Amino acid sequence: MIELDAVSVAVPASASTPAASPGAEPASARRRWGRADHGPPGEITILHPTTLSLTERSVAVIGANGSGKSTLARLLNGLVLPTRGYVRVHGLDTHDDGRAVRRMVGFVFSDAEAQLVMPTPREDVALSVRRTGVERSLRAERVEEVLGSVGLAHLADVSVHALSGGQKQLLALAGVLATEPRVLVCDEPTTLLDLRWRTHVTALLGRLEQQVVHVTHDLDAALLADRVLVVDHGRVVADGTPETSVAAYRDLMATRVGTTDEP
Ligand SMILES: Nc1ncnc2c1ncn2[C@@H]1O[C@H](COP(=O)(O)OP(=O)(O)OP(=O)(O)O)[C@@H](O)[C@H]1O
Repeated sequence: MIELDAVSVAVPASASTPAASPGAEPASARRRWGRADHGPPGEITILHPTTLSLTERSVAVIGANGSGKSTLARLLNGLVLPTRGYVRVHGLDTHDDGRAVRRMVGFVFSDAEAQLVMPTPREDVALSVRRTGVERSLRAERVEEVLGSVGLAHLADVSVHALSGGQKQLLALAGVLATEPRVLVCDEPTTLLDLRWRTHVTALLGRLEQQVVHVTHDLDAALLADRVLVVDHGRVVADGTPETSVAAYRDLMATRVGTTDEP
């Protein structure tokens, strides 16, 4: 269960470049401004007050570029801290219990390469397994099991550089699954993949037992979720069944064709 209680995220106006590192400014802003109801002048709100309770096994988040989807996703494991309000995952606050939340919430990024640090898939997953405290004698078996669960057992000992983009994304997912998260947040994990791999990774996410929050531009993938949120200009503007939310998003985008406005 994920709860957002009147959560907003603001950054100093001077930090309002898309290239700025998400997370750093909201965190420091939080330390400086605390949980006051009113922030200082000169701030830009990138997520307006949002209250949500996410209990469904799969939740998709869709929206235009720059609408605030990644900000919302990063709030869920404490990569971004709320400027105001609270985020709780299974009762733990991302601000006060950050380490425990990060252990519980796995995060998969679009760029798998950024998550892969070891020379081979086996070593990469082993690194994650070591972090979970699995007994030494059981680790090799666990690594095999995790690689098998994403269909990469046959590539366990090849160079990571030899993997295709889709295989790298599976390996990044395996590395996160090896840490046994209760919740998985995936921020556009299929954006860099072709249709075949996109379908494969999406199907795999659909089979996981964990709660999955999937940020995506792939409306076919969103239609497979239990619940879909549409984010626009830093607000959740639609929240419902996949069919109603995707239709609302299509209507919204139809009004924007030919424009390039950003929040
Ligand atoms: N740390 C930050 N400092 C300043 N501005 C930020 C920061 N993080 C995000 N933003 C801004 O907030 C807005 C929302 O960004 P976010 O990355 O959440 O959008 P998004 O919906 O995930 O976009 P995309 O689909 O293009 O990945 C953007 O205008 C972005 O430039």
